[in-house]
Amino acid sequence: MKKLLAPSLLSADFLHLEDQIRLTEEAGADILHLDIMDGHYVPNLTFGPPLIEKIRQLTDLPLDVHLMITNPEETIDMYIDAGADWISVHPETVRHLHRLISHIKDQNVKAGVVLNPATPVSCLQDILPVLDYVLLMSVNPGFGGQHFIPDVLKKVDAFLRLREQQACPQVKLEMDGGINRANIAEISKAGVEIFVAGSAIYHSENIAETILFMKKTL
Ligand SMILES: O=C(CO)[C@H](O)[C@H](O)COP(=O)(O)O
Repeated sequence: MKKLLAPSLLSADFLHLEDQIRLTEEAGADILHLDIMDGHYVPNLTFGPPLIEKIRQLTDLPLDVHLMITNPEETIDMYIDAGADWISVHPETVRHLHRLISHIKDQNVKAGVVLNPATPVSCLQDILPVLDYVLLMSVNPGFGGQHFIPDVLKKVDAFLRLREQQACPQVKLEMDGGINRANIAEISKAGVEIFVAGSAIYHSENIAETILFMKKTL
């Protein structure tokens, strides 16, 4: 598949969000990654459906909404109604994972499951065929600007084996956390297909040039 770059707005300048989103789209980003944190599941707070709705009006890029919240079943429809194109949830936050994934997909939104660095790939065993994507966290969730955890690359192998065994090539592999100009080529070579990067893009001197560089390197 064509590899995709998904800049994470977590590290963007929130006072100039409109400019930064336009710049991101013009530079050729494939997806916009939105990190939703509730201060409970992770020790940080970001934003919610009202801002997603505004972003939806601003760009045609697919909106990839990563929910780092407790009880996502209770509020999932707010994210769908706000215009999310993709929604991923952490399995440990959900009571009935299969039901929630089915609900998301029934609304024509792509559904994904997120694994933290310490969550094994084996937990995907009985849910993989119904997913659109799996997001492997390469940092512990909650903050941008952390260091990439290299051991997570072993999970890429485990995921690719499981996907092959279960014959579900349609389930895409995304990685998020600590991805930068220096390590993106190695991560791509390992088999990752969708790359989330926040601080490496939005804290760089030239956002457009960094996006172009990363896309060229995939
Ligand atoms: O989900 C996240 C943190 O929970 C962020 O998307 C992720 O960490 C990206 O930021 P950076 O590229 O700066 O690591």
